[in-house]
Amino acid sequence: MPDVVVEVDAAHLARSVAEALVARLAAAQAVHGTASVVLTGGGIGTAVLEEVADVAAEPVRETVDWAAVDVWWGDDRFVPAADDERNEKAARRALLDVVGVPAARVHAMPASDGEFAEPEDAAAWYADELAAAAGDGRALPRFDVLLLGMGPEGHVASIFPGTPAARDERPVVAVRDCPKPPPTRVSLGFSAINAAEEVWLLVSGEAKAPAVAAALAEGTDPVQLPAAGVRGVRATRWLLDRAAAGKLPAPPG
Ligand SMILES: O=C1O[C@H](COP(=O)(O)O)[C@@H](O)[C@H](O)[C@H]1O
Repeated sequence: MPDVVVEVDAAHLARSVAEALVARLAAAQAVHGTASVVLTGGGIGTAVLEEVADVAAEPVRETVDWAAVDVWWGDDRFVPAADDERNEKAARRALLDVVGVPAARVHAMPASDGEFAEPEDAAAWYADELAAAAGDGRALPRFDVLLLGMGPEGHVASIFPGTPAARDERPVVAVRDCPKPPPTRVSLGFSAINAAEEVWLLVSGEAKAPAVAAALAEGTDPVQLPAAGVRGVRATRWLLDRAAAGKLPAPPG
């Protein structure tokens, strides 16, 4: 069963997720020596990273050793590296450059002006990077926390309803003709997302309330509403503001 947490508004949501993420990464480092996080783009996803930078600057907090955090992405837009549409660019500005994650631990998805002209080649390369980090013949490294935003139609990462990516079993997929611009992207597939220890879905705003309710209802087809198809190995957490939670059934009693 997923956990559902509701905060009063988007600002409180971003702050509470940031505090929880810092605590979770610190706990992972206490156990493994390193931690790993998979980032999302989007409004609330980027707001969370800004808050993490703020939390990380507070001297009394549990400390994360940012030199020992591996950073991956759930999806990125296949546009030039300097384009403001890049999820990587937003994450670097909001957090990674602020706390100083070493370049070798920042595993960005390829941009369109890099080594690969086609998103299919970029996706295959990212799958190889994941497998190389995992070692021992495994396809995926440990993901302690995988963050996802969700679109109003229920897309997660760049898996959109009814598209080939929603039926693709590979860990990393190329996305073309995406209904939300920019049209060309690279995304983790369900098999990689659902290998994460914990998946946290961050959702704010009234426009997303119907998709939140549908994703949490039993029997929703993940091909038609991809958010319904994600779950972490140890935990799935829906972290919502009140507006996004507005169409959930009232708790019993
Ligand atoms: O296109 C994307 O959209 C989703 C959701 O973004 P939001 O601004 O509606 O929160 C995001 O999670 C994903 O990473 C991004 O590429």
